[in-house]
Amino acid sequence: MSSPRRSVDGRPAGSGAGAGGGGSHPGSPAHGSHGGSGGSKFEFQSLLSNRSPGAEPSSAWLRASESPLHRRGSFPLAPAAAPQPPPPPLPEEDCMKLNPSFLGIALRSLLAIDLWMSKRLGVCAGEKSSWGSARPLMKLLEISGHGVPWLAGTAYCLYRSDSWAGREVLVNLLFALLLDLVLVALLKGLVRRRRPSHNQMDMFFTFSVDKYSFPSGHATRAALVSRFILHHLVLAIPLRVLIVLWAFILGLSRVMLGRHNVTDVAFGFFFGYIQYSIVDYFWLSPFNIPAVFALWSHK
Ligand SMILES: CC(C)=CCC/C(C)=C/COP(=O)(O)O
Repeated sequence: MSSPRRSVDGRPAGSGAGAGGGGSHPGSPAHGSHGGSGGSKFEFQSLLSNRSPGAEPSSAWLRASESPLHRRGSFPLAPAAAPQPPPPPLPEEDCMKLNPSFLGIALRSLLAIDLWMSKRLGVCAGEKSSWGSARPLMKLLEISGHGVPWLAGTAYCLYRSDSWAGREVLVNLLFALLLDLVLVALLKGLVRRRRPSHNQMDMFFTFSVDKYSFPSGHATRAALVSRFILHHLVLAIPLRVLIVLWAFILGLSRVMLGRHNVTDVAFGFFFGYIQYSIVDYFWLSPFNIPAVFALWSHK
């Protein structure tokens, strides 16, 4: 997905002297290329330039470290070599970089579980998948949470609305849907997480950022719209339950279709939920944006 990180000396970060690579430890020449320890870096380069052609850098270092120059006092026939002072201890934050942190391990494990679960749950990813016959139903669900029907439906209802209260709610729903489109596109463009490899990109009406999967736009919309409806429409309990179920099944269907990993959908739900709070905070009304509502005053 991303190009390998490189250490200061231009080699991949995981190899040899790079961060987290085997054998590197504070105070070693390899470690010296981090953290501005100029003396250590010089030592590393001189070791490389002294080694015989074809020799491994690590073996060069081992031999050099066992050389008389490094075993001070053990080789009396080398008086010209002045004793080297030990390299100064590295700052603690540099040492931390080389040790895989608990957070790093936890994140990598979460991602591994995420990929494994998403692959296993992607049972409708293709016609020949184990639940391939349910794919048309999943695609119907996909359309129920797509941006186009929601935007078009809201705009149409707004156009037909004949009450001020209704218009106020619909203007805000339209604002919420547009805000969601923009924020999701920004996040997708920023994170650039590829969709799962088993996904077939046969989705109806997409933007270019929709080749990325984090976060799921359907999940953000499902959470946003259902929270919006539950707050602003007076509905019987069974209908309220149905709306929550729709949002949940829509999210699940994204993973089953192979469109998303589980974390894309989980974060999508969270992000959609937060988006509603933003919309509620900036609630548009004839009092704070009279210009928008004046559009209907001629009716
Ligand atoms: C064209 C419009 C108005 C919206 C695009 C809707 C869309 C295709 C979102 C992608 O959703 P996922 O991120 O869940 O796949």
